Amino acid sequence: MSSKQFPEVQGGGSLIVAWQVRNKHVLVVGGGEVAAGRILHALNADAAVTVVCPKSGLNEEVAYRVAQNQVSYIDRTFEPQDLDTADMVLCAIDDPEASTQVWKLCKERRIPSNIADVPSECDFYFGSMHRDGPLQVMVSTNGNGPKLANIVRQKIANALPENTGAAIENVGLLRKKLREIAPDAREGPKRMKWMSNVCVSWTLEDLVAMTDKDMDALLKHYQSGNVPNLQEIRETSS
Ligand SMILES: C[C@@]1(CC(=O)O)c2cc3[nH]c(cc4nc(cc5[nH]c(cc(n2)[C@H]1CCC(=O)O)[C@@](C)(CC(=O)O)[C@@H]5CCC(=O)O)C(CC(=O)O)=C4CCC(=O)O)c(CCC(=O)O)c3CC(=O)O
Ligand SMILES: NC(=O)C1=CN([C@@H]2O[C@H](COP(=O)(O)OP(=O)(O)OC[C@H]3O[C@@H](n4cnc5c(N)ncnc54)[C@H](O)[C@@H]3O)[C@@H](O)[C@H]2O)C=CC1
Repeated sequence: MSSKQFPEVQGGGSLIVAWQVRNKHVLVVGGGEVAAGRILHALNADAAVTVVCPKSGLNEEVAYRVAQNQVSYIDRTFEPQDLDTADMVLCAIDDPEASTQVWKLCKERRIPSNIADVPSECDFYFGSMHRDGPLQVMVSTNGNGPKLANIVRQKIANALPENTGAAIENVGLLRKKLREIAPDAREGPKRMKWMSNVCVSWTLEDLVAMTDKDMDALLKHYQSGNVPNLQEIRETSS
């Protein structure tokens, strides 16, 4: 059997996934600048965040999150019992010995963890993140050049049309409505083909401009399999 038609394996990468941490317990150890970044990433993913760090070590941003009750807070240095309820641990402290202790305890308990600054003590790395509504683009250099990850991310973000996030939001609404009018699992292939055709044939601008009324008018064409554009829809429905 020829292997030519299959992609070649390129080891040495990371498994990049969109990890769902909504309402899961994320423990952040430390309250400095790096911790502040970790906290924001976790809150943006709707996690239930707990920060453990002596009050004197909190930077302005972390102190603000604590004061706003955006995070639960433990005012002392890390203790092993802090791991009892943790689903994930993000450690960003300036004490290498304490860091390594956190890592070892996490491994004993099989809790996925990231120890900032110590790649060998990370189940996963952070990356440079571009966010636009529901869109997230993460750049990783797999430990080779974090600052370059930042530069590449900015280049990618600058190359994207400004309203990409808004277009994706509207596509999300349309997909939801489509599943309501065609809920049958057996319609999967037809639903997916039609939805793909909408995304391919509509411009980003028209996807952004699409109103609730336009969506309902467009969905009337689903049964036939046709995908008229925004102008055609507005002409026929007016
Ligand atoms: C392995 C990894 C583990 C992890 O932390 O998850 C890691 C490790 C280390 N970073 C170090 C240094 C710096 N890190 C940054 C910045 C970021 N670092 C991030 C991720 C990662 N950093 C993971 C790999 C990601 C990848 O390879 O793509 C980013 C992308 C995401 C984030 O942290 O949120 C964020 C940019 C976000 C943004 O701005 O968009 C800067 C620049 C700055 O601060 O401006 C510097 C100084 C300049 C430089 O070194 O490039 C050192 C110390 C080296 C030393 O002592 O010399 C180590 C340890 C080591 O390399 O051994
Ligand atoms: N993305 C990355 O990987 C990067 C990593 N770093 C590294 O990350 C670490 C943290 O950096 P910063 O936030 O800038 O440091 P920082 O000095 O601002 O903050 C360290 C924090 O850790 C707290 N802390 C120390 N020991 C603790 C303990 N046992 N339990 C709980 N809290 C404790 C301190 O009170 C302070 O809030 C450093 O090792 C730094 O070199 C720095 C830049 C980028």
